[in-house]
Amino acid sequence: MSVQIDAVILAGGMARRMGGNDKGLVLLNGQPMIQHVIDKIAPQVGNITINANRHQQQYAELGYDVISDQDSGYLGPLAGMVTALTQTHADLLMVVPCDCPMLPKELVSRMHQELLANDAELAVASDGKREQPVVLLMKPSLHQSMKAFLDDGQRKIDMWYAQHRYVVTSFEDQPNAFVNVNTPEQKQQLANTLAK
Ligand SMILES: Nc1nc2c(ncn2[C@@H]2O[C@H](COP(=O)(O)OP(=O)(O)OP(=O)(O)O)[C@@H](O)[C@H]2O)c(=O)[nH]1
Ligand SMILES: [Mg+2]
Repeated sequence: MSVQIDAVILAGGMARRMGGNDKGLVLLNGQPMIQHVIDKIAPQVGNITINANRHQQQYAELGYDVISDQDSGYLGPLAGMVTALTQTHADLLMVVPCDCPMLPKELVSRMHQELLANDAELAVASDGKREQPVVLLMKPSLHQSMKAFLDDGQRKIDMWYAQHRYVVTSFEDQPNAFVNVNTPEQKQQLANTLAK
């Protein structure tokens, strides 16, 4: 039996550094930023869900289910993850952010391989230098633990996964794949690079 891996794209932040403009929907080379992420991740997973707390209709028009945080207080990325974990029917859930438009083609397969090889509950990506705590492949059974962590008032993703059997999957061969677009300047920089 094959393993069902679905993905959730986190687009539920306030995007303060983007002037409050909904980051998934800002245009990068003429396309909403989240569309770049969809293009990278869709060939790698079964179903995709978009996690958004604003402009849900606009996100729905991209053709995927949209879910909003169960707790609407903008508690951070874990709030989106815990909501997605509650709802998923997959064997494994891949979490990616809407503001990393250059994700690797083999993101899911390499993380899955390492998860299995290490009998881990969760894999986190790294660009070779730093862990990318919003790029995670995990078992839905982690839902309870994540909820308890949030209920305890904690928010830091790496503190949460440190409690579990996790493996770091290094993509040091393609560090630019994790370029993170948080500001209008970073968006312009990436647009310039893509135009070359
Ligand atoms: N569901 C959900 N996702 C969030 C929340 N806060 C951040 N995220 C997502 O987590 C990822 C990383 O977020 P950041 O770039 O650090 O934060 P941001 O809120 O988007 O932007 P800033 O306000 O500029 O920090 C992005 O995909 C965000 O959409 C939240 O409260 N709920
Ligand atoms: Mg970011």
